[in-house]
Amino acid sequence: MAGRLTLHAFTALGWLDGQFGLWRHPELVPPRAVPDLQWWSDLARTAERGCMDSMFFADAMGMGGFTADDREAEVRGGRMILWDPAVTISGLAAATEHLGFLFTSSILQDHPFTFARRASTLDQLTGGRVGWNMVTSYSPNAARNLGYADLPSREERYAWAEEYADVVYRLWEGSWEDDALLADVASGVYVDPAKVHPIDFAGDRYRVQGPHLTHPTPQRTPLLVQAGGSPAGREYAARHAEIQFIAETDERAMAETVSGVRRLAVRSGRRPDDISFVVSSRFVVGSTEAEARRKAGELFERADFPDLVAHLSSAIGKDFSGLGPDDPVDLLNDPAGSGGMSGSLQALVDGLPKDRVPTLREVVRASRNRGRVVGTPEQIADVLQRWREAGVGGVTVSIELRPTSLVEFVEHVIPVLQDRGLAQREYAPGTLREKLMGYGDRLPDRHPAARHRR
Ligand SMILES: Cc1cc2nc3c(=O)[nH]c(=O)nc-3n(C[C@H](O)[C@H](O)[C@H](O)COP(=O)(O)O)c2cc1C
Repeated sequence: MAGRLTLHAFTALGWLDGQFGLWRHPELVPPRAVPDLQWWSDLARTAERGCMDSMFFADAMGMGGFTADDREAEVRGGRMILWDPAVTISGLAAATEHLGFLFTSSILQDHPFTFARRASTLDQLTGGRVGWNMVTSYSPNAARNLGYADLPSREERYAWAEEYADVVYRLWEGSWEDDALLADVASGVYVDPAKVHPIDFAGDRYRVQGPHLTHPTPQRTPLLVQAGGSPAGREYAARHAEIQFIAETDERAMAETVSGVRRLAVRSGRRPDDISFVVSSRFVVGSTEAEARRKAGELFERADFPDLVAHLSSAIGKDFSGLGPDDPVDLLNDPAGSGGMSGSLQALVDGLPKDRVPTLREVVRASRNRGRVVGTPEQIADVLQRWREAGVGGVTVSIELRPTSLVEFVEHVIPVLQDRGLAQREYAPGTLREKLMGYGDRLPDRHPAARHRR
């Protein structure tokens, strides 16, 4: 359906569940952070009931806190809890038929050989319904959990990510020919040895002989998802990503990012439409605008303010400890420290008043409101229509109150989007790649992974 938006239920197995004290909210249904397969299957079926495209699992391999305050708050509020999405997805796929599953896996966490095998297994078990969110990690604790002295610089991480992608592409795309698996009872040949190849990779960081241990899966390479916000991240996305998550929620900024990354993609031999841009967003729905605003206000009031401050400090790499809610914070003239997610800071500054110095409370509130659309289903549809016109291909639906936020979106907003042709009413056949990108089950020949094909 031309013109529709793709919809992605965004969550994590613990991390986003009731964070910042919202776990105390009466609408947050237990079993809070526990990956109870039945309960999560119901959540996945809710997304599928709304014909949503995927469930997207954020993940990290360590605590996010850059400051002692934040690390303490992460534990106290349970924000550090994270279970493994890849393992859980294999169960959720059995409970659903069409829904895609995007899972995050950092280049730091697995050897590319091990990761390629896990992703192939998931692609096979789900019938081609998985996508890989290719992240480079922002958490020094993750690096230290995995045996590194510290988190390498952003540039070094993206160089590492290039090599990592090169290895997994060779395994997925180049190791097995399509007709290698014979299972020929008469000749006794299960796999044709002439059609299975070692990759003999020797790079700066990895040496991998191959061959890949699994035969070609429906998509071979899982759908490639990326969310880099820095210049290096955008370049990486332009070369590799099929879905690019963006944090911009202002239409002009969105349109600039979309056209900028598309230009870079064309420079690396891809087509502008080879990347679909998905806005990181959350929704608070009310039957009237006043009701929606009241619910959004309540979400802020119920949150734990010191916890929000500690997290924001970490996310944008700037220490707010010692400041009170009414103290001024001049992010415009005195921007970031070093750590954190660079893209988030820019998007936050875009949402702040320019004519005066805001207070810490205003900055924190702006950070909570970023990407959050508040209103009636029709008002939300109006906003999404404008985003669509700005060149955006889809949105995430972050589940702030689990499962209420998702249920409300599915029951009240999606029908309005469907009436306007902005959401699908039924699933198209095929793999996740075919459903979302429309160019087949496999990566197109112009993608860098394809040069490893035989
Ligand atoms: C919607 C969205 C989801 C993200 N999910 C994750 C995640 O699960 N794990 C992670 O380490 N980083 C995640 N990130 C961070 C990005 O991968 C990236 O590091 C960040 O946007 C900053 O870009 P940069 O790495 O180019 O500086 C996410 C970003 C966005 C916008």
